[in-house]
Amino acid sequence: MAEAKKLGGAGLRGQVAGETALCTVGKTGAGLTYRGYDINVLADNAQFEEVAYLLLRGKLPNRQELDEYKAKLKANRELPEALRTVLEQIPKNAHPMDVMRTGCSMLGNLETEEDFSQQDDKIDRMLAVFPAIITYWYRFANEGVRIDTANTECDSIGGVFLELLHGKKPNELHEQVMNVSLILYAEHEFNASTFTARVCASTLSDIHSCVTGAIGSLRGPLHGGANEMAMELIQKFNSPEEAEEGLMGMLERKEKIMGFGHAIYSESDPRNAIIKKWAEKLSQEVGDTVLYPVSVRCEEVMWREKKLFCNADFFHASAYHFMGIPTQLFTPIFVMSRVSGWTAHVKEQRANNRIIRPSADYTGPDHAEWQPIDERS
Ligand SMILES: CC(=O)SCCNC(=O)CCNC(=O)[C@H](O)C(C)(C)COP(=O)(O)OP(=O)(O)OC[C@H]1O[C@@H](n2cnc3c(N)ncnc32)[C@H](O)[C@@H]1OP(=O)(O)O
Ligand SMILES: O=C([O-])CC(=O)C(=O)O
Repeated sequence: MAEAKKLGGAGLRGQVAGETALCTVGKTGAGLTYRGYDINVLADNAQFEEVAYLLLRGKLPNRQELDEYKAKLKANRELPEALRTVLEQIPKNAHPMDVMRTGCSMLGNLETEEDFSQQDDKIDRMLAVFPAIITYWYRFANEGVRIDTANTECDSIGGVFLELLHGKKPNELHEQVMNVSLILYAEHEFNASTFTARVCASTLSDIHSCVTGAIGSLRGPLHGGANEMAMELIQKFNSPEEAEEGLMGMLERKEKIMGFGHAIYSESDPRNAIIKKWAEKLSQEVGDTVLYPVSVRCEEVMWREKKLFCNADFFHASAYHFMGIPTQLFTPIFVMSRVSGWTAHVKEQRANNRIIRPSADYTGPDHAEWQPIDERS
């Protein structure tokens, strides 16, 4: 069994910043659980909506509860007209994560959380409408079409996303991979974006502010943005041999390789084996002979040279690509999923709140002498 990583140093690493009953990460160096359920069990058996319910309501739904929950999400998928108008103003070359941030923030203006008794309804609305926000903007900006986000053949959040994006119902394999992907990304303890949401919640702010802030934190390449960067990397190589040579050069130049390493896990990210298996299936489906073998070689080289392993993001890149998803939409999919974890943490923070306000070690001058403006150099 892998040992838990020894944590310390900058970035608050290893410091306990609060309590949670939602998730354990890397307890044995590699494991991941949501409310006690192993990620492998959830990825093999659950629907994403079931996992969201588990995180947000504290227990797995029975059949009737799940049916009702999915019906509620379906009924919440229509975009308000004012939000559609805003999305239509956002330029085609905007980053889709900025679209998500604006979309979430605008929703907060139109459907403001007036008090915390409304939190579950506001959260379910965001879960339901995020795939609609990103695909509405994307299709309008790129194709000039105004899509109907309320009526789809699919009833799963992952399937709806693909259906709205491509204008047709996805095949079973694609809907299943999206389902697994959303489960894998749903929750991860006190990662940077979730911590952002909790800090915001601790001021007793509204739910849309918490999620808007979290989207901003997730956007960065050291966090959710890594899946896009991983795609850019693997697309540069035409063969595993080229990938090996390219990576060796990058390592020599001490460049960061996105999609590798983790702040908490020491030997592996348990989400990687799961998404890697699905990426391989998809590569067979599309007859790929380059991207998947290139990705596998990158994994081998990074482990051999640096003992760095793929995190959740690396094989997500090829998996999403094989399903025809444009690279810039990769991180918004992460948002569509992680909104469940973020908001479960907001609820947890609100239920037992004290404002999060750490201290800093001061490194500036002891005393500074005031100089009138005209005497300054
Ligand atoms: C879903 C997610 O958000 S998962 C994370 C996604 N992010 C990425 O994939 C970005 C690439 N990875 C990284 O930048 C880092 O591994 C992080 C941000 C994930 C974790 O950062 P840290 O906790 O600081 O990493 P850690 O302490 O394990 O780093 C140890 C050493 O390995 C190096 N290292 C870590 N990851 C990488 C990498 N991907 N490529 C090259 N070197 C790396 C670090 O630079 C550090 O070297 P140093 O001691 O000489 O400075
Ligand atoms: O936990 C982290 O630091 C980053 C991560 O993997 C996630 O948020 O899924």
